[in-house]
Amino acid sequence: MITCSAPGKVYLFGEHAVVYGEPAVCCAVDIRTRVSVGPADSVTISSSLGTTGIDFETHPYVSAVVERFREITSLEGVSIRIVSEIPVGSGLGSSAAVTIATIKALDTLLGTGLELDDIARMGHEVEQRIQGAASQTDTYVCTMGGVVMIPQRKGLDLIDCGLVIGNTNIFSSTKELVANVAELNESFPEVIGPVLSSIGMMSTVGEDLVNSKDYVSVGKLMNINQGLLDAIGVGCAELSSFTYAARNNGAYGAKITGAGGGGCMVAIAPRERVDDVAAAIAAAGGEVVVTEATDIGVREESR
Ligand SMILES: Nc1ncnc2c1ncn2[C@@H]1O[C@H](COP(=O)(O)OP(=O)(O)O)[C@@H](O)[C@H]1O
Ligand SMILES: C[C@@](O)(CCOP(=O)(O)O)CC(=O)O
Ligand SMILES: [Mg+2]
Repeated sequence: MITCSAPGKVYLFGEHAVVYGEPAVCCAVDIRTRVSVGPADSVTISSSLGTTGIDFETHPYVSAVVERFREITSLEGVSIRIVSEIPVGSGLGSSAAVTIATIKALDTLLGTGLELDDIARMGHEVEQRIQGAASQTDTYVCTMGGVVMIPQRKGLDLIDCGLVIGNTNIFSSTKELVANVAELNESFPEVIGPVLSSIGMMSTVGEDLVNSKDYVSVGKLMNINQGLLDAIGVGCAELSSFTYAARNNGAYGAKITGAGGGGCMVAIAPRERVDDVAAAIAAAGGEVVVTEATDIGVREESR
């Protein structure tokens, strides 16, 4: 049995706009998905979602990874077991983490010798196939770890303050939210185009602020980014309520992370205010995860 793991992520800036080629800044976080693989006669995929064979309804990402390996190896059967700390369909990159950890686990089992860049590329192809339109952000960050600016693939300084996540526990499908933004953009290109460019500008302006650890200014930009995410229709009442609760209780800034429409928001906060921010989000009805940035990307855990 070989076990590999990959981290989840939060966006400091730029989700959705990054699908249109705008820059984004994304940060790997210390909650992980673990995938164990071993030889078997047929394909079995087991997770909290159920136990299946190749099945594009229940396990689309993992099924697509297996099909991809069948193109480059003589893979017939394999047993795949997924255990994840990352809530599914929540904006924390569960799809990227399960995809990348599965690729690394199969690469290790089958001895295909993929480099990290190959793993990230294959992961992106899988996300594009399943999600429709997908940026390289989640799969790249979760492969490499750390804080990364996309599309430059430039590593920024690790975030050195508290990260508090508030989960609405409202399931949201990234594929659907990305399609909704595309529809809005088709209806009102003159209005939505500039909003997407402004979201991209957050990363351009924010890059130096992240590297100089000016989290007061990073937080202000995150708040502006949140307003623009609301403008493109990916907010919801719960996400707004949690972001205001965080900001009113000591956070530098707070916004949706990932696709939105439900899922999670993220606040950055001084470490001494993390408990206050967490309590405020919980009082507003959120499920809280306190975490940290991590520079540990995909890795083998045991064999
Ligand atoms: N632990 C897991 N086990 C199996 N499949 C998973 C797991 N986590 C995520 N997935 C897959 O990823 C999908 C959610 O991806 P997506 O809509 O992009 O949301 P997220 O924001 O969490 O990445 C799930 O429907 C499932 O297909
Ligand atoms: C909305 C988007 O920018 C991020 C989606 O992240 P998540 O799947 O919600 O964790 C889509 C993408 O970049 O592919
Ligand atoms: Mg996803």
